[in-house]
Amino acid sequence: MTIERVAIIGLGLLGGSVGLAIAEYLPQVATTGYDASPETRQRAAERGLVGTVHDNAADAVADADLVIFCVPVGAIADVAREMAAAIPAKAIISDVGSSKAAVSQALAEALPNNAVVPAHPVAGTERSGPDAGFPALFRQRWCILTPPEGTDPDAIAEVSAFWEALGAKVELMDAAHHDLVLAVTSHIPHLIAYTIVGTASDLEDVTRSEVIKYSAGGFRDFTRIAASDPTMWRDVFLTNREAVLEMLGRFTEDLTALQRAIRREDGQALFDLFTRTRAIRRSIIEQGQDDARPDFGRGDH
Ligand SMILES: NC(=O)C1=CN([C@@H]2O[C@H](COP(=O)(O)OP(=O)(O)OC[C@H]3O[C@@H](n4cnc5c(N)ncnc54)[C@H](O)[C@@H]3O)[C@@H](O)[C@H]2O)C=CC1
Ligand SMILES: O=C(O)C(=O)Cc1ccc(O)cc1
Repeated sequence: MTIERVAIIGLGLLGGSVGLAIAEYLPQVATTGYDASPETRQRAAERGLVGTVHDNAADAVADADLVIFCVPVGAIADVAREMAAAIPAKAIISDVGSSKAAVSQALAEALPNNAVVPAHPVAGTERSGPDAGFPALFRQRWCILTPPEGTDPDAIAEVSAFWEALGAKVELMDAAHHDLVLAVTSHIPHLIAYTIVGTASDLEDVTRSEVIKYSAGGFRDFTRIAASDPTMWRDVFLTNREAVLEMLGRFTEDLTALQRAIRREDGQALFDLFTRTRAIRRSIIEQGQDDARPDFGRGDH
């Protein structure tokens, strides 16, 4: 890897974790950072999320070999356009956005003279902001790269080596395919969590207080996911609209089939589905992909 200077734009959970991970696993690499929020810039400096926090974006990217946009996906196009003049032509451009087709296209259009290697580290938590990041976030997690056709292979190799150095397992994928897969594995699960917690909160007062009191059941797990950042998730659904709607159509059909099985007291249909889904959980755990990472320094969350 020849990257010596990384500029991180957006110093929340992802940007902060990238900065801390570089300090831990690539200590020879210098980091600069910028965030639109002055409070976040101050907190980022206090926590040492990057080597230098700049008060304007142009200074942060001035000499970067790699610029990583770690802002909500809906903001990436504007940020990239605003910074285009200040970004050196040698810099590789990347991001960490949860949806990829719209972001990849926006980055390529905003920065036509740079190599663009969009990335999605499939690693995160429900927390956000400059206090949420930790250096081990990416360890043994997938990082999916979606470089547009014709991207310089050296740039792809550099970004792959960078994420591997932070502990991630790297895979290349077409951006549209990424969006379809992540719609079902990440985006719709979040939508379901937001819905069920919203439904519970719309119940009348007495029932709602009981929901909170007895939330040790499945509901509690949903509340963790439904506590995720509203701006980030609004942007994910608006930028991955088509894939989410496609997968949501399938999900709704399956939910209706379950509804019918319950109404018809078709216990066999319920039992068969629950048996299949239990096997999926087991295979995820066998592949070491469950989220129980007690030894990975997740801190207090
Ligand atoms: N939260 C998660 O678990 C994961 C998030 N992602 C992606 O990472 C990106 C960042 O998400 P988080 O770090 O979780 O959010 P966050 O809310 O913790 O951090 C985002 C930061 O971007 C800053 N920001 C917003 N607009 C800006 C602008 N125009 N210029 C400069 N800074 C700006 C905000 O002030 C904030 O500090 C998103 O694109 C998200 O889809 C990817 C994987 C996991
Ligand atoms: O906290 C959780 O359960 C997550 O699902 C974290 C997450 C959120 C968004 C991503 O694009 C990737 C990972």
